[in-house]
Order: sequence, then C-alpha cells, then structure tokens
Amino acid sequence: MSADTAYMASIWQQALVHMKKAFIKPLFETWIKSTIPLSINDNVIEIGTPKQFVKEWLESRYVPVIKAALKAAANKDFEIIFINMDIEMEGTEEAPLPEPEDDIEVTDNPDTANSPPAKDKPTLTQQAVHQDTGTDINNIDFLKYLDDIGDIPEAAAALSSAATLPSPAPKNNTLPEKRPAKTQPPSITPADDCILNPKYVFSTFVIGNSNRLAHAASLAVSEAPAQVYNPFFIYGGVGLGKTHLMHAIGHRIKENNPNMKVVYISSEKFTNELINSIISGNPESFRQRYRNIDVLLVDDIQFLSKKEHTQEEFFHTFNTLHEANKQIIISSDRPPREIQTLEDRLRSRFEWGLITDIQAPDLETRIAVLRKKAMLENLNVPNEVFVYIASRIENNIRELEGAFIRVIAYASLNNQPIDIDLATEALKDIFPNGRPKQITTDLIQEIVAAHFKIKLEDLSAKKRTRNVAYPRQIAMYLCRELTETSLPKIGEIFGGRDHTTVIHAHDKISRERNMDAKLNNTIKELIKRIES
Ligand SMILES: Nc1ncnc2c1ncn2[C@@H]1O[C@H](COP(=O)(O)OP(=O)(O)OP(=O)(O)O)[C@@H](O)[C@H]1O
Repeated sequence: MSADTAYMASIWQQALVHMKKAFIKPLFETWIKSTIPLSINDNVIEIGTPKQFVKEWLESRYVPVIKAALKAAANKDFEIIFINMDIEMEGTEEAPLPEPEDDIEVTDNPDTANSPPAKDKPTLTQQAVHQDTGTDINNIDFLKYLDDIGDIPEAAAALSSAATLPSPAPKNNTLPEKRPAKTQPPSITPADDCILNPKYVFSTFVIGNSNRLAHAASLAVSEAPAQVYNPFFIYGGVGLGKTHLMHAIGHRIKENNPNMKVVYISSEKFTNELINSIISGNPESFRQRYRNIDVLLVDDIQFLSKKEHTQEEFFHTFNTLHEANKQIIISSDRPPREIQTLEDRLRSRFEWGLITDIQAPDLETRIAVLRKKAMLENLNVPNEVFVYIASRIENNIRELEGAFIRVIAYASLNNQPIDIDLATEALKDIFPNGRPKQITTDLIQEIVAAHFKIKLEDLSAKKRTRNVAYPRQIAMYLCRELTETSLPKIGEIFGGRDHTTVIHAHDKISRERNMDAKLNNTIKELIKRIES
C-alpha cells in the first residue's frame, strides 16, 4: 500500500465513523456504506459509487455532510468527485468500521432523538446538573441553552462530548473546554458558506395550482431582495417544495448579485451553531456571522418552537437584519399563528411581510414532477408509469420522488427498461394493490359522457354545440394526460379530427383549469372515477 493510499484509507475510515453518527442507520447503510475512496490528491478526493443513481443521490443531497466528515477526519476542506463504478451492490465486501468512540453519544434512532423529553425523564439541564461532568455547569450562557437542544441529535452529541471532558475542570474555567477537532461531530462545524443544492433551482421546479403563488412570490423576492416582501414566509406540508424554493431564491440572488452574502440554514442548524459558539466560548462570532449578511434563509422555523433562548437570539438577528434592510426568508410546516410557543413578538415580525402557502399538488402536477425528473435524468419512461406512481402518492413530493427513484434503481440493478410491469414489481411493497387498472380512451369517453349526460357517440360526432364540444375537449384533455395515446390517434378516436385540434383542446382546458375552480373540481372528480 503506498503512503497516499494508506492516508486516503485512513481518512475515509475516520470520515465513515463520523458519518455513521451523522446519518440514521438505514441512510448510512443504503447510500454511504457502499462507497469506496479511489484517490486523493491535495484537497480533492475521488469516491467511487456502485451505481449512477447512488452517485447522483450523494451529489444532490449529502455533499455537505460528507465534506464535514472529511474535514473532521483530516482537518482540512476537501472537494469531492464521485465516480460511478457500475459494480454489483450485493456482496460488496467492506472493511469493518471502527466502532464510534465511547465518549460520544450516538443517536441512531431519529424517533427517539426527536421525541420531546418524557414527563418523568430529566431534561438535559437536569441531567447536566446531576452529572459530574468536569465542566462548569454554572456557566449561565451554556446552561440556558441546554434544554433548547434536547431534540437535536448533533447538538446533543456535541453537548455529550463537551460534558464528558476529563474532570476535574480548572477552577476558574467558566466555559467547557473545546474538544480537539478530531472528535467534534462534523455537523456542528459552523458553515462558512451558503450551501445550496445545485438541483434546487427555479428551472427544475414544476409549477402547478398548488404552488403557483409561492413560486411567483419567490421569483419576485429573488429578483428584488428586500424590496418587495420582507420577510417572506412560505409554509406547507412535508415534502412539498419549500426547501426547493428557498434554495432557488438563494441561487437566483447569487446569480444576480454575486457579491451578496446569502446564508441558508435550517433552524436546527441555527440552534446548533449557537450552542456550538457558546461551547467554544465565542458567542460573539455567531452574532457577527448572522448579522452581517444580505439574505438570510431559515428553513423549518417551526423547530424553534419551545426553544425560548434560541428564539430570543433569532429575534435579535431578525431585527438587526430587517432594520438594515436585508432580506429574510423563512419556511415552516404551518403558518406563524399555528406555531405553538412561538413568542408573540417573533410571530408578529413574521406577519410583517408576505405569508404564502404551498398546497398538496394535484395529479397533473405530480405527473409533471415525475416527467421532469425523468427528463433531467435522461430516462425514457412511459406515461402510464408516471400515472401509476402519481395517482398513488398524493401529499408528498419527496415520497413521490422516492417511489420513482426506487423504480429507477430497480431497473438499473436488473438492467431492464422501465415499464409498467417493472414499476409494479419494484413498488409492490409500497403499493400492495399491484398492477394498476388499465386506463383506456374508451373508459375516459364513457365516464365523461356519463358525467355530462350526453351520448357516447356525440364525442366523436361532428356536432360543435357547446354542450357537446366542451365535454369533448375535456375528454381529449384527459386522454392526453392519462394515457399513452398519441395526438393523431386521439384525434382519430374523436371522430377523425386533426391532431392540432387535440393540442388546442388540451391547452385550452389546462389554461382554464388554472382559472376556474369549478372546472378544476370537475376534472379531479372525473380522474377519481377513471382511476377507481
Ligand atoms: N414543484 C416541484 N417541482 C419539482 N420538484 C419538487 C417540487 N416540489 C418539491 N419537489 C421535490 O420534492 C423534494 C422535497 O421537497 P422539499 O425538500 O423542498 O420539501 P419541503 O417542503 O422543504 O419539505 P420538509 O417540510 O420536509 O422540509 C425535493 O427533492 C424537491 O426537489
């Protein structure tokens, strides 16, 4: 083994130990464990992945965590290049990982980690007070944040690290000693830069009725930061695109104003960094960092509820930035008034600007999201596969993408093209009802004719009266959306009409759906019946 190879292997082994702590177990097993370090050169490390989709998944989601783990392992910043090795995943032999160091608490179970302290369980403050930690727990700054971090695994790990420093502590030491870099959890290393996911840009965001307003407002904010809506508050359910939009705003602002300092942070990380700055005895550096920027994007602000002291710090950051006319963008899973235990003064600040929501996407938007994903991945996927997945996952685009990725992975591992049979097989554990009902143009015509109380033959007749022409256009639209039938074939089925007539019908109904809630509901109802 050359010196370089040995160095690389050792760094990667240490980085894996950090990542094992930072990731929940299934994620670590699925995405990280199968990677191999290939080469190391100055600050560039090449990591081999067994499959293309693993490479893309790591690139799009986990670069910051892997970089932080490498930094914790080698004490320097690395650029990572992933290389798809296209190798069998099963039976990949791995060197056993060293066990996590004893003195760091590892939280593998996110459910346990995120649950609020049980009634009779001592809070972190109480635990700390009762522990012979060797740290000066009378330090008021440190103590007042302890309960704030109770549900943040990384911060809890940092606390645990700090709290197990060898005793006795020097008498006049008012702050816990800083741990050596090697053993600090990677995820609480303060981010120096704004880390934005390159895939979360406006061009990859699919616009539908559910997110049109949020998208338009996001565009407006990014084109004129601090001039239109400040603060800008986006809320909506899990996995509906809030983070995507926030990153897209960040990217656009950076593109238009390369000198602007844009910081994106989750509220959990905000809390982490605050705690970390206190642990390391430098809270002022934290304040400076967050009060010297042009755009602050804070994701998932609902996690600040119950964290009184972090809220207070955030309140001051908010005021300083707002007074200096800097843009603040906040996301949450619910509107400000529904975030329990959010201080009133903070809630009222959030209500100063624009509050906009993202709703669950309709079927067409869900199909469009999958279609766009397939296009971006250069994949040829039949429409019925999109319809199959999209009609079964209604409320969460992350889950929708997850199901689709499972199909892609299954096809890639078995070296087969994606079709409805493969998708059914790949998703049989998720959708136990098996193969979808076959949606045909005949079925669509029958259901549309019955709904509008016209004769089936009228749909293909020459008649152009509105009571027939309108249902015909709707039926054409549905055939285009829900089946694989080509435009000329749809034209033929509807009385030998030209394919341009089908295009016109489709465009017209798509447009009108966006403006006419009644029509939109009718179409949703028809789709439900077609699919049931
Ligand atoms: N309209 C959309 N167009 C394309 N992709 C989307 C859209 N909405 C969401 N996604 C994708 O769905 C996934 C989840 O989105 P995102 O992380 O932004 O959700 P979120 O609302 O922030 O969720 P959470 O509440 O869990 O933080 C991402 O991969 C994102 O790119």
